[in-house]
Amino acid sequence: MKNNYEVRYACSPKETRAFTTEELRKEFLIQNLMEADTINLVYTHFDRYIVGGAVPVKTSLKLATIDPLKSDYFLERREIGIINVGGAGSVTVDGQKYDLDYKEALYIGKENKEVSFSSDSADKPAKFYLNSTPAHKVFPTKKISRADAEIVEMGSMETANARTIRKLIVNSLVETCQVQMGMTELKPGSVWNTMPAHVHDRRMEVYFYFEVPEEQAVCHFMGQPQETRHIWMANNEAVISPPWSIHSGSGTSNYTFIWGMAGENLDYGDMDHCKIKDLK
Ligand SMILES: O=C(O)C(=O)C[C@H](O)C(=O)CO
Ligand SMILES: [Zn+2]
Repeated sequence: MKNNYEVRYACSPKETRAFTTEELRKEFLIQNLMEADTINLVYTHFDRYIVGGAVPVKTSLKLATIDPLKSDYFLERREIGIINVGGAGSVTVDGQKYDLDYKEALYIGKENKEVSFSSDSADKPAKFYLNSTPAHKVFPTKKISRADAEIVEMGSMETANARTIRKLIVNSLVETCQVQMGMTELKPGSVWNTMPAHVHDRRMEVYFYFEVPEEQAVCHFMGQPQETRHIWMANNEAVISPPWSIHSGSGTSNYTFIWGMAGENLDYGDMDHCKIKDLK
């Protein structure tokens, strides 16, 4: 059993402007997160956010600390949000087991020493998507089922952006230090997420695209509103959105994605909207 990790440094808008497609993908795109019997983590220097995937198949997987944390255990100074995007499974936190079904979420507070992931069946393993941030205070561990989610309907069929936003780990439902997570499901026939686009210099964000059908893809848009770039993305891939960047996407079909963010505040609605006609 391994905990793999990779470190990504923060990039400025100025240097990003000059990136080739390959450089853009190397800095911002996160591929191969979901690998059998492995925990894969990316530590980004944007708000020291950690993005990860844990897929227990033959054995359960333990969330071990990684060298950049210089800690005795992973959650010594951190909190973590988890969403299951695979078969039924469970997360055990210091001996307490939480069953997590498809699209259910778990928040685990700072100072929990032992976290492990299991699947109910090796034939349909759980896929746990992980977002972790530094934490200054202990908050209780809490499961958020689909029924608990705060739901917002956005967009319309006419503008191809009809979608359901399910807020899962947000401060109206769970107390957290910084991390916020939820998912957005595009309705059949709709392809645009987060359009009109926005930025929030107060928070960085990470998108994880899933339920992207075979042979289809999502074109993710990033960059400052007047200097945008795109990254073509496949199913189960994530992309880092710096605080200065828009984060929007258009698919060749409908799809779902998980958004997660951290930074200066816990205010989901704190966004600076960009007019569509001003994007460049
Ligand atoms: O479809 C959308 O719009 C979103 O899901 C927006 C994200 O939740 C977001 O960017 C929050 O800051
Ligand atoms: Zn956003």
